Amino acid sequence: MLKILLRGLALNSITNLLRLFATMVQKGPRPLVLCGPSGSGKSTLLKRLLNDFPDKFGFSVSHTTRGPRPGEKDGVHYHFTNKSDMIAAVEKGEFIETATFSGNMYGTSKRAVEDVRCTGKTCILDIEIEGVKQIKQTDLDPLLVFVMPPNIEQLEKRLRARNTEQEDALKKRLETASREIVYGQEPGNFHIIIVNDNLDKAYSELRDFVSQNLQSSEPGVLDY
Ligand SMILES: Nc1ncnc2c1ncn2[C@@H]1O[C@H](COP(=O)(O)OP(=O)(O)OP(=O)(O)O)[C@@H](O)[C@H]1O
Repeated sequence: MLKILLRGLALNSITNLLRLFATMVQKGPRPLVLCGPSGSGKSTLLKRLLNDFPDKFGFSVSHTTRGPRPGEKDGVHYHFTNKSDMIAAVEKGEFIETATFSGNMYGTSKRAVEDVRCTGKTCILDIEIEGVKQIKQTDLDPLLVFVMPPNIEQLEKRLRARNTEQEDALKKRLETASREIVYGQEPGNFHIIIVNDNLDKAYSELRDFVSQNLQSSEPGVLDY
């Protein structure tokens, strides 16, 4: 009898623990994904959003296989790791997006996004189409925003004016942009498509979308 009672209690505790865990995982606002061709205006829009709401948003800490630079702290500036561990984690599906620069791997893990969510802040992710496809496979339940340039000619003009790319890189970005625009416009791929033809108009669309969708269930806690 006592054994059955204890087993019942243990089962109860496990169920409670699982529930607690589920609550912790779901706690906080949904991540906000900004995707769009290079030069479409993601950083510009984001800057305004962060300026208007400095306490509401957070960024995930990336992983890297490069060594820490002086002053860089593990878990703060990056999660420092090594190649074999990172490859194993990627194979296990723990990453949303990875990239390699100068022989070092970088990536955003699902866990890092959940960590921001647990602080009650909205995790902002500026990711590419492949990352969007990946995040859709997870239970992170992100809000997906696609930022569109008015057209390719305007995009080229803005990228040239920004003056950050060599000619070859610029051409590549424009080719990629055309493919991204096709994916971005396909129905069902994003929750909202914001055409950034006029910055004030585009920002107010983003701000409205964020305030409608990221309100906390606790009134006043997360008033955007
Ligand atoms: N509505 C707009 N009208 C005119 N210029 C704009 C507009 N929005 C952004 N820009 C300009 O276009 C350029 C590209 O914008 P931004 O750097 O924000 O793009 P991005 O999508 O973040 O690009 P990347 O993915 O390469 O970082 C910037 O010089 C920015 O000032």
